Amino acid sequence: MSAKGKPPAKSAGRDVVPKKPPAPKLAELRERVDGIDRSIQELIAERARFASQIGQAKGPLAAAIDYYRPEREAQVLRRVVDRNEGPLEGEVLVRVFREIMSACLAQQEPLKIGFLGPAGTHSEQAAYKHFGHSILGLPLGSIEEVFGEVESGAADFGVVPVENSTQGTIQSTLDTFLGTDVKICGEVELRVHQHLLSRSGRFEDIERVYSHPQSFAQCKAWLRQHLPDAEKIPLASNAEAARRARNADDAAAIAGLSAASVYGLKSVAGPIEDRPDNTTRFLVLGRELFPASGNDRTSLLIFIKDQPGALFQVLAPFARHGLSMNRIESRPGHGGRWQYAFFVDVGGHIEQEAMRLALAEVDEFAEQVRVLGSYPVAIV
Ligand SMILES: O=C(O)C(=O)C[C@]1(C(=O)O)C=C[C@@H](O)C=C1
Repeated sequence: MSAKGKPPAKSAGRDVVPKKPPAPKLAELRERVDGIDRSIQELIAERARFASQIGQAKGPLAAAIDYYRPEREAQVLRRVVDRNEGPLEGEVLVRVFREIMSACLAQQEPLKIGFLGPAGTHSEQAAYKHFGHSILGLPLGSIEEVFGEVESGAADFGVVPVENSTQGTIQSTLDTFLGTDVKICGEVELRVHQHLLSRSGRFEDIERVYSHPQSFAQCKAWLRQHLPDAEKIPLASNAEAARRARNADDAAAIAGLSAASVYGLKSVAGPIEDRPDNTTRFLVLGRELFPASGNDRTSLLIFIKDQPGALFQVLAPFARHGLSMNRIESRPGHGGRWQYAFFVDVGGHIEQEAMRLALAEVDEFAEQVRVLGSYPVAIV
């Protein structure tokens, strides 16, 4: 660079060093934080008192489930995301507000939430993500049992996995809808990280690996590369796999880190899922539908007539009414050979005029249409 392009030389001296404000002392900063904490605590208490009053305003209701309003919770959380200007991530703030609402609701009575147990499964994590920790968690033995406990009223709501971004649909969840009246009243998306867990934490000891078939599938390439000769033993859940792995030094489990802490295992390797964006979508099961939240999805079960163009005719109304279809999945129906049931997800709520008109047209061409649910789109 020529001398001309250089910034003018400054004489070294005390006056050219920028003046910094004196660093506030640790104690002063902590005093500020203490003051903020006091204010936050007062506000949380005030919020809880108002939430109680809202509960009373709903009239004399029988149980916690009668106070629960998923559409209102979705609106509150969306506003938290919209207002956020950092430095914390929207997802973090949603977690905090979710817990506050969970505690406010539990002032009446905690909700009873069934999920695929035992403790430490991703389903349990999804249940806490959606309902917060002020719930009574009911770990159950199978997806069918979660449906059953919701249907019988033993659980207020249930949480079941329905699809994974790497592995696709969990068929048993869809099939269970065919024989039940249970409704969908929410969805949860969970980033799923898989770890190889064992009692000793020594990779060289591992001869057997336990896991749920879905988790094996999510880690297929990793297993092929690192443990091609180990025996792979499928089980009903990852947490069950972790429970078994704690009894032998030559066994490992593929599960989430929460299972490691529940069952006292060490992480040998992880995350080991083949795709870094590995996400599972869960459905929240209940017994009734709730009003629109403003950003909703409707899940339908459509049985079509066995005639040319039938599928086209039942799907065209959604496009005609400007509704976008996010997903379609066909499963053999229970009505006989070659009868198919279509699981269709459409953007919008059944309270919306466009959805009402579209569904009336679908009804004309379909053998049967069931609204499985109309519920808020997952927040974060
Ligand atoms: O707004 C309500 O209906 C409430 O009961 C309050 C509140 C909340 O804490 O904001 C609590 C529980 C409901 O599920 C929804 C919201």
